Amino acid sequence: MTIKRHDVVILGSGPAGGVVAGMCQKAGLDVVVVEEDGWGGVCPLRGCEPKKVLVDATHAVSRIRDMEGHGPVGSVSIDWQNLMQFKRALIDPIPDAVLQSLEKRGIKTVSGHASFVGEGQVEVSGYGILEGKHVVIATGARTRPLNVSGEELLLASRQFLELDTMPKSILFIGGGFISFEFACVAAAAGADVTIVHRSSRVLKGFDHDLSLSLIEGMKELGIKVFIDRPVLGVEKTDSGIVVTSRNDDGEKEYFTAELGVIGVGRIPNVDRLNLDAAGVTVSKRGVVVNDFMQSVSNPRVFAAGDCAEPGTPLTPLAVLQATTVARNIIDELLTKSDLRGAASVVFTHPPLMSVGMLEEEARKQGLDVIIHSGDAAKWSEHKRLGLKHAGYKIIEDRSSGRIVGAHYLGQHAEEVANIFGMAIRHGLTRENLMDHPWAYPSFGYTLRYMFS
Ligand SMILES: Cc1cc2nc3c(=O)[nH]c(=O)nc-3n(C[C@H](O)[C@H](O)[C@H](O)COP(=O)(O)OP(=O)(O)OC[C@H]3O[C@@H](n4cnc5c(N)ncnc54)[C@H](O)[C@@H]3O)c2cc1C
Ligand SMILES: NC(=O)c1ccc[n+]([C@@H]2O[C@H](COP(=O)([O-])OP(=O)(O)OC[C@H]3O[C@@H](n4cnc5c(N)ncnc54)[C@H](O)[C@@H]3O)[C@@H](O)[C@H]2O)c1
Repeated sequence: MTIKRHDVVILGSGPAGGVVAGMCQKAGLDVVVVEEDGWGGVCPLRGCEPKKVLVDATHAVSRIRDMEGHGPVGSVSIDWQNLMQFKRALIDPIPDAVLQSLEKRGIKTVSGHASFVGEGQVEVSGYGILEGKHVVIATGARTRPLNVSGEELLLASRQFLELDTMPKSILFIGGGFISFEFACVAAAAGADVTIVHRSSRVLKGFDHDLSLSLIEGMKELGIKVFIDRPVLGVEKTDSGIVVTSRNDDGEKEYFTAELGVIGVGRIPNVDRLNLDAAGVTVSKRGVVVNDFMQSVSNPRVFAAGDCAEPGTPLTPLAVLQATTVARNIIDELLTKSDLRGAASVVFTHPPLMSVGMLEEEARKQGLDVIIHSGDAAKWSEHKRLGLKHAGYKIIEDRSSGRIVGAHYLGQHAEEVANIFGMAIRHGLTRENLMDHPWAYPSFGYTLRYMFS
């Protein structure tokens, strides 16, 4: 079998693979990308983008409902078929556009499943063998299985994003990003929604008090949230599914719905890569890498994004890590991965964000901190919108005044997260933020309320 040699062989065309490809090609390297599913990866095809289409439409409806009695009259609702038609019109052309964009820039593309056959060699099904001076693993992640009987009756996030009709009732298993975001979408679209979560703490990584406040708000949207309910099994019924769980008292409890969706995390796509052939070490969280995003056991191999061990599986982190990989391939190991200031946002109604340390992390590290926290529902910004559940918790290092953590539930949380993320990454202090001439009225200006 002939072997085709390139400077860089990239497995996966998602945000991570795409960034490495673009930067390396620009630097004059000969690059090939292998993709086994849709060109562009999860974020634009089965994750952030289609999700946000549904979120934007359904939240618009929720926002109008919140403002009842503030001027708007008449009821609004979601035409699911129409929304899905719109989503498809936006998303379906993406794979072809990504493929054309890569090829136009002189990046070679190969469709098929890649797996290692040597230290720097991968075989692509139906194509042949590619050898790279460097091989970049950017294969992403997939839905974590629940490992209970009947789980094949549940849909994964990918299928939820393709639903032709919104069922009358829907049950989400897991208390993370996917369940919370999709629950708000489904409730605004008219479904009867339940979330069943195995432990007492939902939305791990977010501030607990703000998560509880979010749950209160979601209850008002009609969403039922059950905590401490591990799922024991799923069965089919005439009208859908029944999920068996166990409550605090050890008694069996049953939840019925027309449809069930699983959201219990994602696992890295590293198990079908034959990594032994390349001597690449992996853990449960993905490819084990050093600070340069280089495999600790095979220096020819780099990894970035959801399939790499460090960080949370989020697009900006995949992009940041991919940038590190590309710089290190081009300049030979100069750049370390620096994820400071990377925010997480869950696009619920309203959204919740977290950046930097949680209060408990700061205390565990023995930092002397000032906690600025309060109810943001009383701000005029939220009163105007009719939003009843909102809040913030900002963590300031007492001696330097620097912001080390910021958590906020409320309108435009994603943009407030960006401001605090920049403050944390660049070591800004409370005084710097208070001195800034924020536009008024704006949610940037609300930083002044948080510190006063
Ligand atoms: C429902 C959902 C919503 C999300 N919403 C957000 C959000 O709002 N914000 C956010 O920051 N993140 C969000 N994410 C996470 C985000 O999509 C991922 O973090 C991001 O896509 C990771 O990029 P990546 O390049 O590492 O992997 P991916 O995007 O997963 O791309 C990997 C690619 O590799 C391909 N591949 C895998 N194995 C092989 C192989 N052996 N050979 C060839 N190709 C292979 C796959 O087909 C895939 O196209 C969401 C995820 C989901 C599931
Ligand atoms: N807005 C965003 O940025 C966004 C949105 C959606 C997804 N994502 C990404 O996709 C990932 C996957 O989302 P997710 O909601 O599936 O995961 P998640 O990690 O956010 O939440 C999974 C939840 O399931 C629970 N869980 C794990 N194993 C379980 C089991 N066996 N039984 C019952 N519960 C179990 C966990 O305790 C956790 O609360 C996220 O971690 C995130 O990185 C991001």
